[in-house]
Amino acid sequence: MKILNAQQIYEADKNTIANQQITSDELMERAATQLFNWMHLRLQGAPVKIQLFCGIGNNGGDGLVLARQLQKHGYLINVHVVNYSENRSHDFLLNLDRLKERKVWPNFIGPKDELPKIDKEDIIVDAIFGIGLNRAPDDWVTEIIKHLNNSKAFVLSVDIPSGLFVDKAPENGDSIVRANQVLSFQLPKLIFFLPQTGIYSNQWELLDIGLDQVYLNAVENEYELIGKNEVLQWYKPREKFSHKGTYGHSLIIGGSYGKIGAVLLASDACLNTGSGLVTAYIPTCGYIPMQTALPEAMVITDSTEKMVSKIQFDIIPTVIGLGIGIGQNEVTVKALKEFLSTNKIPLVIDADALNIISKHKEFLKMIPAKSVLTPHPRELERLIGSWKDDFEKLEKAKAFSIKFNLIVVIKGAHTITLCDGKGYVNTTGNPGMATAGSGDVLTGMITGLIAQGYDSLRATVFAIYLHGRSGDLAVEKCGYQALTASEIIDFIGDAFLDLFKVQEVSDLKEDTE
Ligand SMILES: NC(=O)C1=CN([C@@H]2O[C@H](COP(=O)(O)OP(=O)(O)OC[C@H]3O[C@@H](n4cnc5c(N)ncnc54)[C@H](O)[C@@H]3O)[C@@H](O)[C@H]2O)[C@@H](O)CC1
Ligand SMILES: [K+]
Repeated sequence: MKILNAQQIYEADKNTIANQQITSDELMERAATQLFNWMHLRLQGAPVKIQLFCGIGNNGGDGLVLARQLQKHGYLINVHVVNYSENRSHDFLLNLDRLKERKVWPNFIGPKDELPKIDKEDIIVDAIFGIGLNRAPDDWVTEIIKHLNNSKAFVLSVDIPSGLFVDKAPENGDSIVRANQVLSFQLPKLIFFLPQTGIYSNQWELLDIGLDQVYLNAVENEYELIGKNEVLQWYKPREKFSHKGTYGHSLIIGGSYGKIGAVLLASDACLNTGSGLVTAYIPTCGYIPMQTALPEAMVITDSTEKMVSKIQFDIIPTVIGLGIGIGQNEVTVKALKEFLSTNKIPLVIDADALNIISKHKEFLKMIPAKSVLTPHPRELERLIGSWKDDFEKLEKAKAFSIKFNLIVVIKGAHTITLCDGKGYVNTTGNPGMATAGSGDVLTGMITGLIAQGYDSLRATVFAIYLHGRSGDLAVEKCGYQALTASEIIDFIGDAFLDLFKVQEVSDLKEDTE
């Protein structure tokens, strides 16, 4: 699903109005009717007090239409207009009149006015600012937002939590509404998925408002949200007349004394993801544990007991997963340099191999095009330098990925894959997966998909999806705390099967409840 920037969302609006021959207030009515339906389905006419805080732009206009519809259905409402500008939008004014026609008189709040009383049982509708925010809210508006946040009432934000910009980082956390629920119009917003801004939307949901499909299909998006529909179309079925050679040979190079388990996890994950053959290249000390714990994998040992000292093998792998548990010993650095200077096989680079590369930036030019780098935040910082906010992080990582023609994975709650200037935002996974070895599993999975002939971008995005989904399925059985990397591997098969699971009627019902 496409994630658009603010300018593109306004374009989508314009195209919808032109092509469907409707007025902008009809589109607003349509949007607010979806808000109303969502609330009405859940509240069923309950006598709870709904306090609507509306700005003076179209986000506020949505709030006013919602207020009118709620009032029509007998809900108890208090409408407040946060009167932060004289430049009221046309559709705001139109709907203010419509509300007054129904004898609803909003309470206008200006800089010196007292803040309305909010009980914790009330429901707050936050329609102060939407995607039109272009500078930080004034201090007195910030005070209102703080008042909403301190109220302990349930906060439902219209489109986005007020105070967030759509395309840049906020300056002051105090001036942002903390939403329990965001109801956003049709298109997901990048801010829902970034750590600094995602925290303001506890839950978000999209409401279809029938935006012009021709425009949406044609528009070039910088970010894409990845769910089941996106990855399913890439799935390569197993052929009847195939053999293990058809599905590639993965080589996992890594390990050092005390860190053989990392290679074991990556190799196991690689096999479970469907790689035809998997060979592990490890220091001698890992030979027996590897062979014992994972009989399906083949093992090549380095000449050194406790670390990788020379990367030499006589097989021709399809792809190499490199760096897991490898350490940063001088001999290993030298081995890595020698290996990279001649290697032409695509790589998936993780962990200490990334740290070594950060210290020896000249290695970067030796990495084959479209190889995959999977840094966690600290490793990423070593590679690209520090950043002042999430948006700068994305820009820097993107520039880095373009410069070296590599795929860069920014790991996090919503892992983002960057390739050729575009970002792919993952939707699966859970906090239980922040556990030792989880990253090793991911590296093994990406390697396993490349081995089977997926191009490296699809392999990466697909593996990240499956990795998160495996974690989500595993957590249903063991809970967040007990989730281990091995458990994630155990559920890779279920994550594949889940791709083809048709949602049952009972599940669908749950979704709408
Ligand atoms: N794009 C869509 O799909 C639709 C959008 N609609 C609504 O329209 C919203 C966007 O409306 P607007 O563009 O009117 O903008 P907003 O309502 O988000 O903001 C209000 C206006 O205040 C001004 N402003 C910005 N920052 C300010 C600040 N710090 N202090 C004082 N004034 C400030 C700006 O001129 C801005 O246009 C969306 O978020 C959504 O809620 C819906 O009505 C219909 C469909
Ligand atoms: K809002």
